[in-house]
Amino acid sequence: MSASIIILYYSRSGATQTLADAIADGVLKAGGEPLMRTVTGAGDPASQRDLEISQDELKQCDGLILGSPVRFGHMASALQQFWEQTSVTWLKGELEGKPAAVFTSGSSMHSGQESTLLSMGVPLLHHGMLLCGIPYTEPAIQQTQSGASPYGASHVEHGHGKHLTEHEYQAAVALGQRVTVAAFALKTARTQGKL
Ligand SMILES: Cc1cc2nc3c(=O)[nH]c(=O)nc-3n(C[C@H](O)[C@H](O)[C@H](O)COP(=O)(O)O)c2cc1C
Repeated sequence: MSASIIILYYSRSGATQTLADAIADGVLKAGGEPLMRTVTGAGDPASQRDLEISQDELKQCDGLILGSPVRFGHMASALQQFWEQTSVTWLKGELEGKPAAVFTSGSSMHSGQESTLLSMGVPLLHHGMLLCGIPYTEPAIQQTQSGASPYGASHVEHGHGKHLTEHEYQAAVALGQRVTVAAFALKTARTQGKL
C-alpha cells in the first residue's frame, strides 16, 4: 500500500519552501510519497519550482500538509483563493477522513505564527480532514527558541534567513512522519468502510 501526501504551499522568497522540503523528508522517512505542489498568487509572484496543484490531485491524495508565509497573522491570499475553489471536492466529501497538518514561516517572533497556523486549519476541518499537530514528546517542541509549535511546523526568519534551525527541522520532519503514519492507518480504515 502507498500513501500519497500532498505538501501544498505558497512561498514568495523560499522560506516556506525550505520548510516544505523538511516536511517531505519526514514523509519519505515514514514510507510515504510526498507530492510537492504550489499555487500562484494573483499579482504576487510565487515560487516556480513546483507544479501548481490540480483539483484531481487534491481528491486523490491520502493526506495533505498546507504551508503559507505569515501575512498579517493569516495565510497568504493565494491559498485562501485556492480553498474557495474547492466547493465540488467539499460537497463530495473527497477529503473526509484524511489526515492534514499546517506549517508557516514568518519574519519575527510573536507576530502571527500561531494565528496563521490555527486559521489555516479551519478550511481543512470544514473538508472533514483530521488535523495533526506535533506532540510535546517531540524534543524540538520543548527546546526550540525560534519556530516549531504544537499547532504545526514553523520557521522564524529573524537571525536565520531561510535556513531552518535544527529544532525547526526536527519538528518539521516529525510532522511529515506523523501525517504519513496516520495516512496509512486511515487509508486502511477507509478501505474497510470504517471512515
Ligand atoms: C504583506 C506581508 C505581510 C507579512 N506579515 C507578516 C506578519 O504578520 N508576521 C511575520 O512574522 N511576518 C510577516 N511577513 C513576512 C513573511 O511572512 C516572511 O518573510 C516569510 O518567511 C516569507 O516566506 P516566503 O519566503 O516563503 O515567501 C509579511 C510579509 C508580507 C509581504
